[in-house]
Amino acid sequence: MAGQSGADAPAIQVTGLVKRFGGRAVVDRLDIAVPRGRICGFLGPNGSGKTTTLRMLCGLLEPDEGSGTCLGLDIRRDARAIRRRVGYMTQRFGLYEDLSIAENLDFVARAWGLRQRRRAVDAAVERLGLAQRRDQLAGTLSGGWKQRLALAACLLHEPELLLLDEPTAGVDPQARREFWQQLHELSAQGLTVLVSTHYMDEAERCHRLACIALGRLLAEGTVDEVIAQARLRTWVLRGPDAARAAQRLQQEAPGWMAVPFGSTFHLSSDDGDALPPWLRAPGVPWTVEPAAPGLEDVFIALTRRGHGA
Ligand SMILES: Nc1ncnc2c1ncn2[C@@H]1O[C@H](COP(=O)(O)OP(=O)(O)OP(=O)(O)O)[C@@H](O)[C@H]1O
Repeated sequence: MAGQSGADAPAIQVTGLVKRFGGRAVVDRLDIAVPRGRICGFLGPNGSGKTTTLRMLCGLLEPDEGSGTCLGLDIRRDARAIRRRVGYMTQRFGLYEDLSIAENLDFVARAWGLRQRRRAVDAAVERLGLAQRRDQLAGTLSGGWKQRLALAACLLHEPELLLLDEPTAGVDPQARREFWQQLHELSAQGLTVLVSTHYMDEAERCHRLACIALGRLLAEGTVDEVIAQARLRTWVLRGPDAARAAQRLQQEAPGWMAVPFGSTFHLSSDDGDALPPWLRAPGVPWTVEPAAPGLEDVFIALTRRGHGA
């Protein structure tokens, strides 16, 4: 692409990506661009095509249609070269529970055919703060340390791009926070990260987001841009009878979403509908006040729109 070669070129730039399974397009004309050195969050409900997309981007799955580049290499022609420059962390990463951290890393280094294995393992152990546990069996590590080991394994061959598929699923909040700190340090060192997640707090830590449903791109940009693009108007419903009011609203006006947040509900409508008058009638045992929509409100609304609800 003119003016976008070398270091200026996006780490990922693909257009019109399609993958069909059994005649059904699970990735459907998807465009994705991720600038170098940034962390891009990949959001979408279960089964929306995130894993399939990640696998096409790192050369493990051939797209049925579409074209583009990953690290400046053609995703169709150069799949093999791409695989060597990308670190891919699958949802169920394979660790050998009866091997120590260092032994697991050594095993991966062998699989990559790295020449200076010992040095690569030491560097990965150091980089991820695993030194004190290097001889601990992987099977005895907590979920957070296992994720860290998996990340270290992804980094052994010094990739320029990390594709992470729900790396923190089932990990406690403290370990997730540390994991994200680590990702930001890696991005500050120049690594590009595309990471799928279902956690909104993690999405908010990303430089950019791409939201998909049914394999199609629904929104992309910074968190603020994605929220603004959705043009969602949100109200907070609270009070002792809030649950009853939320239920009635959804029965009478299905265009409205009423999403529980603790003891309150966030109400929003896709169509910019006015609130039904009964919700704000004098004397009702609840209150309704305007609020700024959060990423979670927007994500739920986008997903509904994506599914044609
Ligand atoms: N090899 C395959 N053969 C047939 N169908 C598949 C295959 N791989 C994925 N699918 C289907 O494609 C759709 C998208 O799956 P994918 O795993 O890409 O979604 P996802 O967004 O990563 O979901 P999750 O958040 O649950 O991990 C799903 O309906 C899935 O069942």
